[in-house]
Amino acid sequence: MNSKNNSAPTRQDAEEAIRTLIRWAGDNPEREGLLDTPARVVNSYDEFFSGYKEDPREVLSRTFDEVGGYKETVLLRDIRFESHCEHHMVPIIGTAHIAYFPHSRVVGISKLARVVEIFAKRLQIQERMTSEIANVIQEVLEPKGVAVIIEGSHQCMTTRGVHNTGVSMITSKMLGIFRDDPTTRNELLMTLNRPSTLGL
Ligand SMILES: Nc1nc2c(ncn2[C@@H]2O[C@H](COP(=O)(O)OP(=O)(O)OP(=O)(O)O)[C@@H](O)[C@H]2O)c(=O)[nH]1
Ligand SMILES: [Zn+2]
Repeated sequence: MNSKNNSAPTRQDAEEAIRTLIRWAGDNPEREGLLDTPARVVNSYDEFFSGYKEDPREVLSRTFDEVGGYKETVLLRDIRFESHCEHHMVPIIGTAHIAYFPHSRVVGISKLARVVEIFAKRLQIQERMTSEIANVIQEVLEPKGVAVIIEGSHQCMTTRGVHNTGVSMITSKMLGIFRDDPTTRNELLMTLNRPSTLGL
């Protein structure tokens, strides 16, 4: 790879690439309605792929240990995420459920949602995103177990290709006690499937 390929593209390079794609699609990037589009698309990419700039380990590093002896599953369910598939760069939209069984320390629950967001805001396949979330929680918090279950709708299957609507993909990664102890795993799955008492 030459040095040009190694250096990060400038914003101008990125906007030029969008102008090329507009031309490739058959339109004129110089017409009035499209003049600001390259800048808007690059701003959107900044948002869609902001996860490359963030470190999930840092997010998880702030923990609390005054938990009154709580040693049961903590489950955060229905965390909505928006990602992009690495094959077609179109949205994957879904929900993630994260459970962990604390060893001694617990983490602020918003941090679990932030970890989902960091991995979602990268180019992904759902299997890897599921594993990455589970593995980083296991690595940083060292709990007795972690479970990550994700349901996603892949626009590369709905708006193009097979045009198959109403299909969702479900992936799960169980580590530690959730993998090894059927009782703990079954309790988790029962809690996960219980209707919300908050009407959510
Ligand atoms: N396993 C997995 N596959 C995915 C995910 N997101 C998209 N895909 C699939 O990735 C595959 C890429 O297949 P290719 O044959 O290389 O690409 P393609 O010709 O555009 O395929 P079609 O989508 O079938 O038109 C497709 O089958 C997609 O449905 C994901 O998160 N996990
Ligand atoms: Zn895809």
